Amino acid sequence: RVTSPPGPWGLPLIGHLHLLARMPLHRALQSMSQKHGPIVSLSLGMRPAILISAPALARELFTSQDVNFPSKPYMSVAEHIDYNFRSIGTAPYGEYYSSIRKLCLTELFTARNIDSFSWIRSEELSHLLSAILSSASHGQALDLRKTLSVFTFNSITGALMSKRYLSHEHAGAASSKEAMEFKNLVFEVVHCIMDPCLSNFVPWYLRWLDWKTPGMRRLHAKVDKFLQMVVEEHKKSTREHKDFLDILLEAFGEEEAYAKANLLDLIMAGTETSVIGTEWLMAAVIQEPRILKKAQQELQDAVGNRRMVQESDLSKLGYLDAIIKESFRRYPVVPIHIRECQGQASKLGGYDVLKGTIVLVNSWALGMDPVVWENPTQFLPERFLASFIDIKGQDFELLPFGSGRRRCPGMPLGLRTVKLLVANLIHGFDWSVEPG
Ligand code: HEM
Repeated sequence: RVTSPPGPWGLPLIGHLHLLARMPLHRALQSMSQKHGPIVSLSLGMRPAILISAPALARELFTSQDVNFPSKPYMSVAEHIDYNFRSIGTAPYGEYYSSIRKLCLTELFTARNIDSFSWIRSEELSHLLSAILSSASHGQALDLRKTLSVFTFNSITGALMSKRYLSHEHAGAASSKEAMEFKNLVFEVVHCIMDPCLSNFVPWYLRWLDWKTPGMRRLHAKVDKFLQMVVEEHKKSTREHKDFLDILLEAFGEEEAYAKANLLDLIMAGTETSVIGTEWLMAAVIQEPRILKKAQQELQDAVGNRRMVQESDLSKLGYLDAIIKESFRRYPVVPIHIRECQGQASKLGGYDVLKGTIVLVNSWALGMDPVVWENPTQFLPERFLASFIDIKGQDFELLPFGSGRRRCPGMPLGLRTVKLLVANLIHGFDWSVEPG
């Protein structure tokens, strides 16, 4: 007999989707776990799912049970836009996935690789600070998200494919027709990922009913045409140093779809995450003058007031580290982690989990759990000054980069980027929120 976790009554066909459409998903899921407990049975359309909202269960999932939950569930975007599950973020766990992850970890995300692109970040930082200074000197409000996007997009495309696409002149407007096209295509793909679609919630034999599939295929054709142009350009290039796209093309030879899939995935995964993390942190700190002043004092002591903060300064900024952890606790960029059960006889929290069940980990709820965190709604970086809790995936009450074999491989680059940006924004300027 199969024992399943408790859960609310669902409707035929749609299951509990109607309960999840109302508010931000992580809040809707939190109110379910407050009602039914730390492990809850759900139906996402016609697909069985389990929701987890307690650190002990997250630990079980990502350690002893990780082997049974190594992949993400089916997503229509991954099939129709992301080159039929060929990218690191969408590939099912197995030989190919392990090889592309290893390539990323050894050729892109080592400390040495990340240091080797510091000149790109430094140039982008100068552009960013000049753009902010220009807005400030004209007394104009600043759209921080757009300004930061220029930094992260150019830093990532610089490292991956030796190209700078965007300019600050018109708050994130692209500097050429080609750049504008690329930016819009990436934006459209991200939009598709966020947009729920029928195929993700039905068994495979009903996916043909999804009316969004033809639109996805058309978008894929446009994205592919653009990326193929980038690949052709790369093959002709006489540059001396190799970038990551060269490494991908060497690794996959004629099978260029694999290189294009991973290029697209890394650009999407690496751009908006750092922007949103920085933006939420700045929004939180601007509301707390005490914290802003304390961070500014730390920067003044470590860097002085005659230059911008450099990457070599970052290790001296302990209070800033605490602010970053607190911001990731309170405002995780990716509030839900998703897996699918692939083991035949898996268990979580003593309950049976059938093959094909989707598992949702509410990372946002873990960071807001009053059993673990004192005054969880308060933004209080000091809680991390005397604590050993870290954000690298081993402390299950705080998982901003996920955990287990699918945890974020770009964490060292993401953390470096957020810290560099935040340090310079706090050090270089006084901030306030525009009324209204
Ligand atoms: C502050 C910045 C970032 C945050 C908060 C973040 C967070 C995350 C999270 C939560 C996951 C899912 C982990 C899981 O399900 O266990 C993830 C996956 C991933 N991230 Fe990041 N990330 C950041 C920056 C980056 C950067 C800079 C890159 C690369 C340029 C990157 C590449 C990836 C990739 C490729 C995956 C998929 C891994 C897989 O499925 O095996 N991330 N990230």
